[in-house]
Amino acid sequence: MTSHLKKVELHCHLEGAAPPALTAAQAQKYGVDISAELRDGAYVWHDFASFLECYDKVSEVYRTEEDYALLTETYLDELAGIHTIYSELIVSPDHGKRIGLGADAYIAGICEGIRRAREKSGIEARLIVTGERHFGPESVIGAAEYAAKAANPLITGFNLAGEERMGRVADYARAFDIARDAGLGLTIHAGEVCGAFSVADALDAVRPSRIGHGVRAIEDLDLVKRLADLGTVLEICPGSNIALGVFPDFASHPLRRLKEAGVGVTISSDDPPFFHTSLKQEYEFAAGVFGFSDAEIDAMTRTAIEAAFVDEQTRKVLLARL
Ligand SMILES: Nc1ncnc2[nH]cnc12
Ligand SMILES: [Zn+2]
Repeated sequence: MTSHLKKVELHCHLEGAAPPALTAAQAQKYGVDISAELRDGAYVWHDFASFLECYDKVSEVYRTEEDYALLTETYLDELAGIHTIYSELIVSPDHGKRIGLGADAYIAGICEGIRRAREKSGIEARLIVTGERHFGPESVIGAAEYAAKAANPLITGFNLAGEERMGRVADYARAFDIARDAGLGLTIHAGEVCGAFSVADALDAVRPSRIGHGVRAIEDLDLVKRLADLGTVLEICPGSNIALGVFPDFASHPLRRLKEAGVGVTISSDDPPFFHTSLKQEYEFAAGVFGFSDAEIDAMTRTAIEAAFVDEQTRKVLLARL
C-alpha cells in the first residue's frame, strides 16, 4: 500500500491526463465525433503512432480557456487526493494555436486551473512547454521561443515529445539552446521508442538534467554508467512502457536495474487514462511489482523534488513537506 506516501510527478502530458468521461462530454459539447478514438469509456489506439493520433484528436475537444482550466484543475485535484505535493505538467502552446485559442489563452486557462487546485489543497505545480517532434524542427523552435519569452513564473521547463523516430535529436538542438539561454530546465523524451542511441544523442546534443523515459539506455551499460556519473534523472513511467510495448512485461522492465546502477530514477504516469494507469497505480507498481520499500519509494520522490524545475525556496518547502 502506498496511499500514505507523499507523491511527486514530473512527467504527465496535460491532454494525456484527460479523463475519458470529460473528453466525451467535451466532444458532445462541440459536436465532435470521437467514436473512433473513445469507445466504452476507453481511448482506442494500437501502437505508438496511433496513440499519438488518438492523443491529438482527444486534444481537439479542449478548445477554450475554461476547458483548459477545468482539465488542469480536475487532474491536480485527483493528484492532491492521493497526497501529491508537486506536479509538473507537459503542455503544448502550439496546440493552443492550432485550435484557434492562441498560446496565451491556452496557458492562461492552465494557470487558472493550477490556481484553483492550489487554493483547495496546496498542491504546487509548474509547466513544461513541449515541442512535438512530428511537427518538425521549426515548430519546436517556435515552442521554445514562446517558452523563453513568456516570462510566466509557472513555465519553468522545456521538453521535446512526439514521434521519436522522426529526425535525430541534433535537428532540434537549436530549440534547446533557446530554452537553456532563457534559464528553463531541460528534459527530453528519449530511449522510449528508439534505442540507447537516442539517449546518447540527447546527452550529446541537449545536455539535459532529466530525460523522459530513457529506459532503453539499459541496452548499453556504458551509457547507463554515463547517466549515473552525470546525475541525469530519468522520468520513468512503467505503466506507459508496458502499454506501449517498450517492454513485454514488468519482469523485464529495467527500473530496478537502473536504480541499482546508481541512476536517479523517478516515477510518473505519462498519459494515465490512455495507458490504463494513474500516479496512484504507478506508486503501487513500485511497491508491489518492483518490490520497493516505503523508504526506497520516498527516496525516488526525494530525487524528483531535487530534480524539479523550481526555485530553491520552493524546493526547500517541498523537501520539508516530504
Ligand atoms: N509517451 C509519449 N512519448 C512521446 N510523446 C508523447 N506525447 C504524449 N505522450 C508521449
Ligand atoms: Zn511523455
